[in-house]
Amino acid sequence: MDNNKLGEQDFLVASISQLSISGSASPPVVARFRSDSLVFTYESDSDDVVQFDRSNCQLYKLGPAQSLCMTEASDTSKEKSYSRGITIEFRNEEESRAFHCAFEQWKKEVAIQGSCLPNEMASSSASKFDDKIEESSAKMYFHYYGQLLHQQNMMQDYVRTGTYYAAVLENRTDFTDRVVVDVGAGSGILSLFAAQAGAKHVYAVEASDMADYARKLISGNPSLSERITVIKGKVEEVELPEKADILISEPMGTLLINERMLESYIIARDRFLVPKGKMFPTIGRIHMAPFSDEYLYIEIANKALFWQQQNYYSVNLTPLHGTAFQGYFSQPVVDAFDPRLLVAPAISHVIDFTSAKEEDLYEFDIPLRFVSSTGTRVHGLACWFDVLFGGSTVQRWLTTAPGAPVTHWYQLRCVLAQPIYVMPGQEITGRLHMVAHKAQSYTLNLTLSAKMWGPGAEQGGILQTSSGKLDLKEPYYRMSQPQAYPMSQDQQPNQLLQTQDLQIQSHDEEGSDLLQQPV
Ligand SMILES: C[S@@+](CC[C@H](N)C(=O)[O-])C[C@H]1O[C@@H](n2cnc3c(N)ncnc32)[C@H](O)[C@@H]1O
Repeated sequence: MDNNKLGEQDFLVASISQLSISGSASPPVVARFRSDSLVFTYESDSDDVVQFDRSNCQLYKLGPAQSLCMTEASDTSKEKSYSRGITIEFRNEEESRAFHCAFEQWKKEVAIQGSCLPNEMASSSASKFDDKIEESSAKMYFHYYGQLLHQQNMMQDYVRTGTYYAAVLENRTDFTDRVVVDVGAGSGILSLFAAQAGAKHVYAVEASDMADYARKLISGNPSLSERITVIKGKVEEVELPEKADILISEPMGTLLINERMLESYIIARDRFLVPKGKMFPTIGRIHMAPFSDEYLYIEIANKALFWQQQNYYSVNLTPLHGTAFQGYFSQPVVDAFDPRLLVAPAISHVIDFTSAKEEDLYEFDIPLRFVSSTGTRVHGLACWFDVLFGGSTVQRWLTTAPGAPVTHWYQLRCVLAQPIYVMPGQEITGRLHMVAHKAQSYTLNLTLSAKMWGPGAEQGGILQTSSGKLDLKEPYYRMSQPQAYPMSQDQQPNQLLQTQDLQIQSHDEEGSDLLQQPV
């Protein structure tokens, strides 16, 4: 696994007292789970102070932050006896809870290759996550999310974070006195919102090293921290002490599905949520519409011009021009575009997180059918998404639509190397086929066709077809380019070619800082 190598995880405890010397003050102690033993050492000194065998050690809660660790004696008499014990004083209830979770898992797991697998410890066993995702991708992914700056980027997307905050606090009834699981908690911000809304207890599950920062952040908010336990590990692997009434998560990547975290959200539902429990967000929709954007098309095509040089330091580069040209068109473009570039009303594909199966997300095949509202060149398919928080009190949408306030997801456009020409009223058909791959993303296969048009046109016949294969993992972040601009009253949507001549201004100074999406 990526994070804690060697299967070791430290818990800092305030003190331990051996029963024999009970009462004597001791310096801070580190508790460490090893494959066969639980070892306590002083923080300042690496020598073992006390060691308990995994096979016969027991842990009991004495109080909110106090526990008793005992070794069961190996005599065969019917009466239980204990040969040794220590009391453990944790720094707070939350750390005590995390330790107990890890202890239970450690006791339960079968040792694999000399290593054992409690929560928060390295796992050498293959989980559902490991089966699907290649190790190098997961390593980079969790490294990315382990850094505060990337969590900050998401937190600074105020459209995103503000919508979550409103959705949670407007729907207090869904949280008050409920058990909540935060799936991929990151900094722990959504767990803190859930606790503010009155949650009985929140389990914040986070696989990256961000879990350690989340603990720190949560401890610094003492009015809420008593009710939040951070658990470091993948939702596919960790064990929780109780079922959840509601899941909260922010699993959306570019085009909703990038990063393949929706699958983890669904696995968490099946593992942790009570039947008919709530999910925040509840459903997601991918919206798609054809667009026309001459500037964008020329910009991409021009990138390959470099390879048309016949005398580059006396070398002919043209043999690679075709490959480079295709390569540039295989990158989906991520930016905020003006909705007037759309040539037809959008269609949408709905994913219901409460009922979808994890396997449903391995492959999508979406038939496309639009009617062009204008005569133009269609350069490809524009996509965006929204999610619904289906609260009991308020139903709230978080949208990434063009023209809506910009989010760090922006929108995504698949540009075709060969545009198609359409007339007003002409039908555009096609297919968007998306197949998940092991690098936590998708291969997109897009086909758009213009149907026959006008009097005497053969019914259903195809006039032109254009196809492209794109990798969602390799987007072109086009953020230095012009951003969305306001529509004046006398301008109608789909006045496509005229609007492109307008002076374009950026209205999203802040948004342009939020370029980075992982993978
Ligand atoms: C998009 S971020 C959201 C973070 C936080 N919930 C927020 O809204 O600011 C997704 C987080 O989920 C974590 N994550 C992704 N897949 C996970 C998995 N399978 N198990 C646990 N955590 C996961 C990532 O490390 C990352 O911190």
